[in-house]
Amino acid sequence: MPHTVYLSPAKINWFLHVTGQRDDGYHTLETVFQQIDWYDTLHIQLRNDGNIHLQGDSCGVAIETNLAYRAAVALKTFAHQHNHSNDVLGADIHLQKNIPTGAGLGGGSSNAATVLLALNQLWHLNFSHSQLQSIGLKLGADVPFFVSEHPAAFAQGIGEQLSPLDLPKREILLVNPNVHVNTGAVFTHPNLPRQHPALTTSLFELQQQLHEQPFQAQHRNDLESVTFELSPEVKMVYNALQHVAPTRMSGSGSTLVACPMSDDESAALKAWVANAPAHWQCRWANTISTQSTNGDIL
Ligand SMILES: C[C@@](CO)(OP(=O)(O)O)[C@H](O)COP(=O)(O)OP(=O)(O)OC[C@H]1O[C@@H](n2ccc(N)nc2=O)[C@H](O)[C@@H]1O
Ligand SMILES: Nc1ncnc2c1ncn2[C@@H]1O[C@H](COP(=O)(O)OP(=O)(O)O)[C@@H](O)[C@H]1O
Repeated sequence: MPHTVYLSPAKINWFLHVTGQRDDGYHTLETVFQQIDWYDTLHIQLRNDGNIHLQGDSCGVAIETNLAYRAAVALKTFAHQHNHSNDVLGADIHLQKNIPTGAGLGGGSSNAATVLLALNQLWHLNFSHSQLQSIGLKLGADVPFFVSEHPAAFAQGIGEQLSPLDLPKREILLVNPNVHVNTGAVFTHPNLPRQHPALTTSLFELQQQLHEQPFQAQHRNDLESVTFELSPEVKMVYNALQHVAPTRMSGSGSTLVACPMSDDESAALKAWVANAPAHWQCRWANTISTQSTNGDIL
């Protein structure tokens, strides 16, 4: 059977405010996501024996725990519960990882979303984006954003209340000191600030502000202080980078995002990269501004 190739993009968070905590322990956020042109690749082929197999890069977890595998199983279960298909729902999934894991770039959530979008199509299920988003939310808080296929969005709730934004393409530098951050450990830390007041700007104003300067002084990443405490090397990278260009951590870390706003800052960052320690992974990327490639067939 022919296989189809899907790209699964990473994201960054331009800011992330922790506005409170729900009774179930999950934190409410206000954040802006934008996809970037750094991709994992998934090869998917239908199987006619009804089994789901995952091969390729393991991401350091058992196959049954891998978000790509769990997404396929969750979709199949949902389809059977809703009597949506009497077909044999099977697939071979081959995952090639390029996005670092535990880096605040949402790679696992993106893989889950890509599998949901791809198998919804290949299995002819025709579930809506909103149905796929509710299946995805149980797998990870960032999954609904990737399922939405909007390249940028303002998110509230735990990340599932999404308002699309039109943000420009920008060149950014991502620096990752090869540190794996455990998102759960950051959110459960006693020192996490949890009471950021909700934004009062309209979506239109927010979009205008982010067009002018994506790292607005009045915005923060509230997870930075705890991640810096847990992983001092992430703080070292931040301290070094922020002298050169506006810099903020993405998600729960460990990746720092620097966004040069002039040719001088761009040149200074390039010189900085040339002298950075070898184990600090530096990568230039572009934010995605128009149509997402998540779920696109190559
Ligand atoms: C922080 C963010 C920002 O985009 O991204 P990453 O840094 O992971 O990329 C996300 O909110 C992360 O979403 P995701 O990575 O899907 O986290 P999940 O697997 O859902 O949650 C891991 C654990 O973190 C805690 N958690 C997560 C999200 C949230 N809004 N409140 C929480 O308290 C919960 O303890 C949960 O068990
Ligand atoms: N397909 C996958 N890709 C990446 N990580 C995965 C995947 N499946 C499960 N995981 C687990 O989820 C954790 C967080 O994954 P990832 O999405 O890369 O990081 P982050 O939440 O920081 O953006 C990883 O440490 C890994 O243990």
